[in-house]
Parts: sequence; structure tokens; C-alpha cells
Amino acid sequence: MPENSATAASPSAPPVILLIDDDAEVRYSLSRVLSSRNYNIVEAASGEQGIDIVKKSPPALVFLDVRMGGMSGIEALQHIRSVNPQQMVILMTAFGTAQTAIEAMKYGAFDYIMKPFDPQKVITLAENALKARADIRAASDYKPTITSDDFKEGIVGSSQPMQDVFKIIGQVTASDVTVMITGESGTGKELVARSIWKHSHRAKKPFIAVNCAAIPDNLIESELFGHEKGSFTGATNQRIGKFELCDGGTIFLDEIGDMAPATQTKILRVLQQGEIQRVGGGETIKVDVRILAATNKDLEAMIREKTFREDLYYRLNVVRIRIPALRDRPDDIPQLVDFCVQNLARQKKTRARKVSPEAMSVLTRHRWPGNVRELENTIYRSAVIAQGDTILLKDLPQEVRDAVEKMRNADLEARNETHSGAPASESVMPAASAANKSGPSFTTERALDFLCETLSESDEPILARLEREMIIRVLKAENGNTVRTSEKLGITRATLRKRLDEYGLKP
Ligand SMILES: Nc1ncnc2c1ncn2[C@@H]1O[C@H](COP(=O)(O)OP(=O)(O)OP(=O)(O)O)[C@@H](O)[C@H]1O
Repeated sequence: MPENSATAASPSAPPVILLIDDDAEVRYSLSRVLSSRNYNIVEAASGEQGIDIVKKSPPALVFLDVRMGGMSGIEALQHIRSVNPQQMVILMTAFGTAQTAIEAMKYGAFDYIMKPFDPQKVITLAENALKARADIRAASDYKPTITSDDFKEGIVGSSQPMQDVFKIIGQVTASDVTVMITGESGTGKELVARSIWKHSHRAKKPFIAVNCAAIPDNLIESELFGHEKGSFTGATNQRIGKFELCDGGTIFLDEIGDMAPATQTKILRVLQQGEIQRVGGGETIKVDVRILAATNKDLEAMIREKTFREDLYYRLNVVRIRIPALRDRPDDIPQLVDFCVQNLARQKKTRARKVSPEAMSVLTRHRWPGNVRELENTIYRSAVIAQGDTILLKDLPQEVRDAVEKMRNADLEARNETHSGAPASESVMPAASAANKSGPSFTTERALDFLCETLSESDEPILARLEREMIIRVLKAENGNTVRTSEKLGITRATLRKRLDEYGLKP
């Protein structure tokens, strides 16, 4: 194809790949390799010429030589990306220096390849770049769900369990009641504590979080209640403790299950009498502090083992907020992902603003043992790696992709076992299950005929019955995950929720 030919292409036309290199032989050999696939090749003999072509009609992909007479490849890359920030560019270099690699990625190249080329590698790279481009396009209708109110609140969650948590927060803000917040690490216990404080009448007074597990036993009392000068070795000055500093405000005692028994007794005294004593001091000091506590330990078991005071437990546990693990509320994941992405973008930490459907699907399937904290870190890592404004599947950490893949394979295996004759669980549609067992010869067409015939015999309208049965089956196959169920059924989550209500089905 002659240089500078038009690169505009209809969506169904072969993707256009522009080769920019001042060496005609390199262009020729690359063009031969790529022409073996269904690509339309356009060539440019200089950076300037290449930029012109990109300006007129951006190709699907650019291969760009780093070292050329005239404008360098890195300079051309910067121009190209400023003309078209989404342009996929693969740099070509004969010298694999650290500088080239760093600059290539810094200025937004998709990747770079070393000369002499391994043809297979050229093709794989081109395919990967074009796949990434398609994924970015698939994310073009991604709509952020987060509002400025969500940012102000700092806490999101549309699942029923989180809506219930928000309701309790609302109920406990008006009083000074002590609240015990439980949940696995990273579920948002501190965030909930902050939310209670922000909405309470103490919002203008301090909120102090103390991680009881992070402070050695011999220092915790001085940390919480302060000490007098000379009260122990190293106490060279008087120190005011957190309770005094927090007067009028709210103290959050995180990991309360790690608190030593002697300190537990003193906390009980604050709760009962509203007083403290500094370590080494005789004076009793009145404090007005609301206590919120959190733990991921089983305090009831600790009481049985006599490592946690029962009377303190009842004082702290006036209201209990249980935050479920993220794997038990996967419906929250898309919103949490969006919250993290938009938050990073607002703080100008990363440029990503969207997540491709493929990446979102993996994120919603992962089990998140580290809960929201792990999700947050994953989004940060992925948004940093993402080259454009979209987080793609390839940007997610390998371990997350692997874990989801492993789960998917295990699911498929389990399903195959069920289909290969394992006893079906109690079925609402026994005839259909029996049909399943007749093996591969039972085609979809025959299955539909069979269904139509069987269901016609009942008084219930066929479609309603079918819809209910399909919802039950898919929901069960997806372990009650409504995000995945609605995806599979091809209906919105709102519609799914409505149907579940109508049919009296609770996931
Ligand atoms: N519902 C939520 N909405 C937005 N961000 C959340 C939510 N839940 C947790 N996070 C974020 O996840 C991270 C972990 O939350 P947090 O520190 O409150 O968890 P935790 O349960 O107190 O953890 P640990 O038990 O390890 O102290 C924080 O950065 C927090 O902002």
C-alpha cells in the first residue's frame, strides 16, 4: 500500500496498522509479517509523516521506530499521543536500554519490541494491542455511578446488608450510645465509626482512632490516659492521653480484643463513671467521650476463655453493627470499584476513569479475602498500570485473574459432574431434570419442545413459570450472586430484584 494512503476504515474493515520507520527494509519485513493476518498496512518513512497520517485518520495501531533520522520515535510518540490520546503505539528498538523502556511506557506506548523481530512476537503484540483497543471501546458507555454526595459521605454500598448498616448508623447518631462494630479486616469498620461520628452532635469535636493491637501493652495505658512526669522510666514529661485530648468527641478503639485485661478494667471505668487517671497520677479527671469499638475477634469466645471481661463486653456491645465480608455482598463491588476509580481520578493520582466490562466481570467474581481494603489496593495498582482512561483485564493483578480463573474452572467441573448424572437436587421442574439425564442426544430444540408440552399441561402461564425456573437455576448456579445472575439472564439487577420479590424468592 502506498505511503500516506487514507486509513479511514469502517468497523467491519480489517484494522489499519501504520508502520513508521525510516528504513524501508524494516517496513517491508514487518509489513510481510503482518500481512499474513487480516490487517491493512500503511507505511510512513518518518515521524513527521506518521503524525500527519494519525492526524488525518488514526489507524488502529502504530509500530514506531525509536531511532530515526529527523524526529526521534519518542518525540513522535508524544506528538501522536497528544493528537490522539487513545492511540495504540508499539515502539521498535534495536537497543534494549532501560531508558528506552522507561520512556516508551512513560509516554503511553502500549509496549515495545526489540529488533531483529521474532515474527510470532510481532503478531502476538499486534493482537494484544488490538484486543486492548476493542476492550477500551467496549467500555465507552461506562457510566460512573458515584455522585458528589457519595464522595462527601465517603462510604458506599447498595447491597441490602450495607443499606441495613447505614440505617443503624442513622439510628445511633442521635444518642451517645456505645457501638460495637464487628467484621473481617478491611470491611470498613473504621469508616463506619467515622460515619457515626460525622453525623453525630459530636462532629465538631475530635475523632481519635486508637489501634489497640498496634500499641505494646506497657504503653497502651499511657497512650489512652496519659502519664505524669517520672511515673516510669522514660516518662521525662507529663503527657496528655487520647481520652483527655478527645474530650467532647468520639474515640474509636480498634481491635479491642487485643487489649490487655488491666486496660480493659480502666476502659470499663471510663464507661461507668466517665473518669480517668493519668498513669502515676492521683487526680481523677472527668472526661466526656463517646466510645466506639471494633474487633474482628470472637469476643464471646474470649469471654468463655476469660481473656475478655464480660462486663466490659456488655457495656461496649449496647448496639452491634456487623459488617459482612465483601464476598457476601458482591452486589456492592461495581459501585465500590467505581468509587475507588473516580476517587483516584479526582485526586489526580491516576488517569483511569472507566473499567472495561471484562475487567469488571473478574472484579465482581473475585472473593476478596482482604475485603474492601484489598479491592481498593487492586484498583489503585490497576489504575496506575492502565495506559489510557480505562482499566482493562490485562491491567488487573495476575493473582486476581488467576484466582477467578481457578474458581471458574472449579465451577465448570462441578457443573459437568452434575450434568453427568449426579443426583439432581430437589427440583421444581422434575421432568426437565429427567430430560437432562438423557445425554447429549437431547438437543436444545427437543428440550424446548418438551418444555412447551409439559408446561402447557399446567394452569400457570408458560412464560412466567419459565422465567421463575430460570431465575432459580441461574441464581443457584451463581451461588446467590445477583450481579452475575442478572448478567447471565440478560436483565438489569433492578429487574432481577423485582422478580425475586414478585416470586417470593430471596437469594
Ligand atoms: N463501604 C465502603 N465504601 C467506601 N470505602 C470503603 C468501604 N468500606 C471500606 N472502605 C475502604 O476500605 C479501606 C479499609 O476500611 P477500614 O480501615 O475502615 O476497614 P477495617 O474493617 O477498620 O479494617 P481493620 O480491621 O483492618 O482495621 C479504607 O480505605 C476504607 O476507606
